[in-house]
Amino acid sequence: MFFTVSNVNIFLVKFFYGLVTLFLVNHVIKFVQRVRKLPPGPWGLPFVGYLPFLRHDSQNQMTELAAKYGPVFSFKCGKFDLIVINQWKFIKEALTNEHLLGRPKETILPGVIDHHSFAEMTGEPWKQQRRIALTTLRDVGFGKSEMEDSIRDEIKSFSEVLKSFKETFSLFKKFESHIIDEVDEHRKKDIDDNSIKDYIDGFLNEMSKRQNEKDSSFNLDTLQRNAALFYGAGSDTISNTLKWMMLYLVKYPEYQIKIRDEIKQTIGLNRQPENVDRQQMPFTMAFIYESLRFSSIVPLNLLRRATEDTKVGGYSIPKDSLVVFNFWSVHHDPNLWDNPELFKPERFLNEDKSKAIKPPYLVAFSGGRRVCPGESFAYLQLFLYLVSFLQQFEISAESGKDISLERAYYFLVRQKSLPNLIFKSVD
Ligand code: HEM
Repeated sequence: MFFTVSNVNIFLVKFFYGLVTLFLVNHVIKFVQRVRKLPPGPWGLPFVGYLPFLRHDSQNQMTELAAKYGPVFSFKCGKFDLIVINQWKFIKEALTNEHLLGRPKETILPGVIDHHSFAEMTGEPWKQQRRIALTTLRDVGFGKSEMEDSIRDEIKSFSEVLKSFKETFSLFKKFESHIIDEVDEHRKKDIDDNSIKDYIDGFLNEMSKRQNEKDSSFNLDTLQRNAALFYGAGSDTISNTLKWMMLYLVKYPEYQIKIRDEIKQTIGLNRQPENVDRQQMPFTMAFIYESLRFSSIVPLNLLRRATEDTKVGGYSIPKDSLVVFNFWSVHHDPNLWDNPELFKPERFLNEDKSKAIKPPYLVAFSGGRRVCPGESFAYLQLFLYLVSFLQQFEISAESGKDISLERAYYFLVRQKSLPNLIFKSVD
């Protein structure tokens, strides 16, 4: 058999075409197989998927897409398959699914931040880090009366600042700098290596116990990332929720009066509030629950990742797809809440109004094994701040200023505009 130059060229071209076709067919088969496994959803563009179509208010967009494609839907987001779970029935099931406890493998800023905090970890390292964080924080005072004392001291010094102002001013700017200053002060304190006084001591202690362990996640980079996590996750969320609560108090002054009446009937205007007082202050608690529901500051959960092939509500969730729970859809579902677009704390009261009931579908802090570890601390702070402020001040906005509840979205659901507030001492 003779091969001429043109024969060889034709052979090579055919061979090349054959390879390309094989590659494409294989790719298409794999793509179709994966897409067939995934829940239905909108198509996007090649390579980027649905990414360019995502809106700022993505929780509303996800709720709209759920109405079109079903409560569990999916779309491509760059190279990732993203599955969005809506409605309480399905989110409830997903929160208890042990294969949906992972986080994305990638770091947020590769090359800039290459270490994970425990909020970004998966599997055994996440379990170990979370356990040490929770036990240390519990042992050093989270949820103890000493913690209440330090929050009360913090509120007291902040109230003094408020009293010293004769003019209206932006509460919100002060608030932010106040919290940042407090955290900075705490950071300056000397650390006694022999006794665990705070989370950093606890972490270093664990790090030395595990120094011979190969691939231990207890290292200084993780400590730094975890410290930043606690600061970030703990301060912005609380101050943003308090800002929403202040806005609701000035928008609906009747609730301010109701809470102050409850304070007068229970602890009075002079004794400092304590965590146990919550039990006899149903309306105050109902106001806090409604503020968390109505603002839903974390409307879509932090991204989860399926660590195995799994199912939710009969829909397949392939391994390594990213999963989002749309808490907003739960908090604004008319099947669960009467007139969800109204701010109505009374919805959390029982029939004779003697108790505030928190239903399981109030999921501001998520749920299941990855539930926010700061939940009880957040309730404590929100309660102490709210009651202390209303014991001391009548809060109003500058006259003539319309109180807008419009939302803006920068990671958390924030206020679009913030009025200057007037704090008049309660006589
Ligand atoms: C109103 C206040 C807060 C809200 C609404 C909130 C909400 C949330 C939500 C929805 C998650 C995601 C959980 C999941 O993946 O299922 C989360 C995680 C987390 N939160 Fe909070 N949080 C608040 C306050 C705090 C505070 C005060 C702290 C710490 C002192 C904190 C520390 C964390 C941490 C460390 C995680 C990651 C947990 C993990 O991945 O295992 N949060 N939070």
